[in-house]
Amino acid sequence: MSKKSVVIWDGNVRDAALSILLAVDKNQAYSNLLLNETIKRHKIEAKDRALLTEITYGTLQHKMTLDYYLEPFIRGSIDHWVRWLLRISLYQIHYLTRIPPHAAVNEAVEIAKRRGHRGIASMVNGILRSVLRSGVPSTDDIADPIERLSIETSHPMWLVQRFVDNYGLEVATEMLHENNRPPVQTVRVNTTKATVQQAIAKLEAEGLTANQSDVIPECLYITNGQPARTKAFKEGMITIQDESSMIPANVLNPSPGMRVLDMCAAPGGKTTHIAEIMKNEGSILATDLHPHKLDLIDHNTERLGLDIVETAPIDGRKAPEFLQAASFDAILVDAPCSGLGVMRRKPDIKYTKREEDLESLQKIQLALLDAATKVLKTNGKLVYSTCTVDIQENEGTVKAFLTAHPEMEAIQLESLPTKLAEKQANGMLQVFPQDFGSDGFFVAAFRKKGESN
Ligand SMILES: C[S@@+](CC[C@H](N)C(=O)[O-])C[C@H]1O[C@@H](n2cnc3c(N)ncnc32)[C@H](O)[C@@H]1O
Repeated sequence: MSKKSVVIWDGNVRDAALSILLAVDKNQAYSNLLLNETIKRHKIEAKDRALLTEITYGTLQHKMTLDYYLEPFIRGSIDHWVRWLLRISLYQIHYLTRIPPHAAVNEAVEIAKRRGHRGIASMVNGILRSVLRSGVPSTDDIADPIERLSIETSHPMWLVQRFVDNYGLEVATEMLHENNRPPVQTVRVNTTKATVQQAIAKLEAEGLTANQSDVIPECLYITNGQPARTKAFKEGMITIQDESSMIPANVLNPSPGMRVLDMCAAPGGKTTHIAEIMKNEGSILATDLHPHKLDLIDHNTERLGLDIVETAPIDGRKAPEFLQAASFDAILVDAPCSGLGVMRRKPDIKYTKREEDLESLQKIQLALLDAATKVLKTNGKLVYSTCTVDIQENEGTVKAFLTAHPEMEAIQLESLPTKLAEKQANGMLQVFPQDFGSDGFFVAAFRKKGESN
């Protein structure tokens, strides 16, 4: 995050939302990081926190739709900040039923006066009152179905087209709408420290509402409260993690005592899960390209009381230069990817990602998998995962990998809860955000064949 992105807080939720959105736009700051940092820095209380989060994410998530709605009412050019002010105001008017429209307009006018002058305030007032009188324009007139979906769900055309080409109109449409819904907050129970029931009891005693998932047993849905502030978190009983991110370690499912490599490990969400599944017995080498990120893994293992993890700064593509050949029983390659499965949490991805950014990713993914096979033992298991929803990076990478590596075979994804197991096909599992309300995610598993195979 840029150092310049510090948001002032004077108790005005809309003004803070505007500052965050302007900084995200200008400094390429990540909305989730800046929002969390603002909430933490100013110790913003629960009620304001909820509204600030809703307005910031909601406006960003619906940006293109809001622009379409505003366009007929804007004459000439307007300042950048005024456009964002109109967006956050129309977001409240159009999407939030509990805020009376006149209150949203009045707030906008006050902000316009403070940040600009009376002339701007009067223009903002005029535009918003015209929208209220006339209603927003219908999208029915947009003839091209891809363009209509793009405007209605606020995703760029290339992305809508890519999703439709990959998965068909129906699945793509569901996903595009799901991306605009707020994500569920989930945590993973550290089963080396507590049972699921003990963790629920501890969180509830601290005033949170926690319910066990019916997809992954160690996953809890938190519907009220901030788990990162709890004693349960500080004492290492839980980790904050999306439910889909809990799939790869379950698929890898290493036994206690094994030697495991987590090749793209930082910040360690999956490394620590693997250690928990191994009951903290055996050894895990957690590597990442970026040395500064390894500290995050160390902090997490320390907090969780997991001492079988060792970290090292290694470019996974060069792993065979640093690590002994055929020395790991199991390897996870949680590869760098386009992240198209996590747009609910990081809506800025929709607008900053370009299609050409995706092209180089498969090459890196294949190089990582290629290196992993060299340090994997015969009969060892290799798991490949991404947090994206894209055929080229997921099934495409798997296909190219298997073609280049006849010594590897795709295997059934074992030890998965039934709901997930029945969705797998040919050793691969693509989870869409609309499937369980978790992130879009992909997992594939392989085995290194023995000499006789
Ligand atoms: C999807 S994230 C990993 C998330 C992590 N597995 C977790 O669960 O917390 C991908 C990681 O790959 C790392 N990375 C990117 N290129 C790499 C490379 N060539 N070798 C090793 N790590 C790499 C990035 O620094 C990033 O931390």
